[in-house]
Amino acid sequence: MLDLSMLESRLIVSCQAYPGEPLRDPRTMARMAQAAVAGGAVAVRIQGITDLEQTRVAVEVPMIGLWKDGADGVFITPTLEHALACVAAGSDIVAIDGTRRPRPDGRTLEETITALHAQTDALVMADCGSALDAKAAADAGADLIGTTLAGYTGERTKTDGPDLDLITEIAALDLGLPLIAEGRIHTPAQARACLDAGAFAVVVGTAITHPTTITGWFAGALAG
Ligand SMILES: CC(=O)N[C@H](C=O)[C@@H](O)[C@H](O)[C@H](O)COP(=O)(O)O
Repeated sequence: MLDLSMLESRLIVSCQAYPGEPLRDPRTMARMAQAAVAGGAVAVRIQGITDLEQTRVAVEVPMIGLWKDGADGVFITPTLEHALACVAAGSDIVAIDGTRRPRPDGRTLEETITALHAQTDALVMADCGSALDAKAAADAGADLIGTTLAGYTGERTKTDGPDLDLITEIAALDLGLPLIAEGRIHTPAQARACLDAGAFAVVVGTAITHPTTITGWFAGALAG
């Protein structure tokens, strides 16, 4: 089982390309992960079974694996079967929807986490959208709490940058679990601010690994 202390106050990079995009290719994402590790990422977050398999042989750092299925509602590793497949593909940590919404396979979050712990050595990161989610996920047995879904479930306003208020709020709950800041962290200063607000580690995706969005930021600034 992974020793989480190696993640403390460090950077995790999410490498994801979306359906129809030019970089949507498992070998490309594995190379992206290698590039992130070369720059100092201590772990990577990878979406999709083939991407996980390709990245597993490309980097030695821990992988947070997820499988997105669908585009709304519960779509981040929505069922136990999706989660088991992520672990079989080499995930040290499996990221699953950690909200209080009903899950498509009818299992509760607690039932899902209990089954994962019983059947695998993987740790479970609960991708949450609010402090109530975080508390419920901790009660359900999650090993890590992520702010991944803040601004995407209707419980929180979608902030321009990271939802620092939520990070502060969850940290104050003192759940006894590592809190991973994730979502719209676009600058090194924002990453630092997440740690200062009480996060244990920080996941950055778009600002490092999504060139189309980054290009859009620059192009938009020039267009005035
Ligand atoms: C909401 C959702 O589906 N989040 C996904 C979760 O894996 C990814 O699309 C994000 O890129 C990731 O969370 C990192 O966040 P950001 O790209 O903002 O740094």
